[in-house]
Amino acid sequence: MLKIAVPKGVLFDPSLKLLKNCGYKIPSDFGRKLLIEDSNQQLSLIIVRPFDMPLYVEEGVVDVAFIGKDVIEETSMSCFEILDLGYGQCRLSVAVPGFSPYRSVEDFHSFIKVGSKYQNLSKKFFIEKGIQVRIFPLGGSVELSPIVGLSDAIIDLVSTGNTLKANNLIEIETILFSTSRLVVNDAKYRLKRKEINEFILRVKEVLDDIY
Ligand SMILES: Nc1ncnc2c1ncn2[C@@H]1O[C@H](COP(=O)(O)OP(=O)(O)OP(=O)(O)O)[C@@H](O)[C@H]1O
Ligand SMILES: O=P(O)(O)OC[C@H]1O[C@H](OP(=O)(O)OP(=O)(O)O)[C@H](O)[C@@H]1O
Repeated sequence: MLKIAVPKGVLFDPSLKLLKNCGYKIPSDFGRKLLIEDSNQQLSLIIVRPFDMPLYVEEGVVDVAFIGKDVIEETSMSCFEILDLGYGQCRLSVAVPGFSPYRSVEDFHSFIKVGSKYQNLSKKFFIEKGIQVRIFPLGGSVELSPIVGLSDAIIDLVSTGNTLKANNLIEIETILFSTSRLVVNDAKYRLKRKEINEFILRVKEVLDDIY
């Protein structure tokens, strides 16, 4: 049986839909269960928070997983990245309040305060720019931090831009574009190559029909 991890949150529904389109019979109502099997017992599926996904993949709890490129990059996750699944489109951007004097990252003076859930990518970005920053690690509602004076700027995901707009924030630079990816545990790929390749092929066929 192939073991697969699906992320909770916005990537959950499109990931499940993809599996159903591949022909797997996933129960439509599994309540609060976090470990599910398809009715033909081909797949064992676990539901994981996005930032916990690298742990489950790297420790070999699952063979394959669906995960955003942003999480792969932020965590420097060790895996084979096999397919770009196309959905979950968003970008990791720097944004400042409308009232801020800054209109580009080059305007930032040293010791700027930045709120972000993406501490590693944020640090890397500012080191490369030669700008000294203090990063405040936040777990969510990142857009709040500059408007209440906790930070000068944020680095967070943007998709429609509605959250930035609703909080009077302006996007000034994009660091990374992200979509959902199919990743494979390196060791499991060697052990279960045939089964994993068959799965990849099924996913690829569905994607080819969509795109
Ligand atoms: N607004 C969005 N539009 C499209 N994709 C998004 C959006 N926000 C996040 N994503 C993608 O979905 C993934 C999961 O995001 P989501 O917001 O559901 O979880 P989270 O809030 O990061 O997780 P947690 O609940 O553990 O804090 C992200 O890593 C990113 O790849
Ligand atoms: O550009 P938009 O379409 O408005 O989407 C962007 C928002 O989506 C994500 O938040 P999420 O809903 O995951 O909430 P969070 O604050 O808990 O991260 C992200 O962190 C932004 O806040």
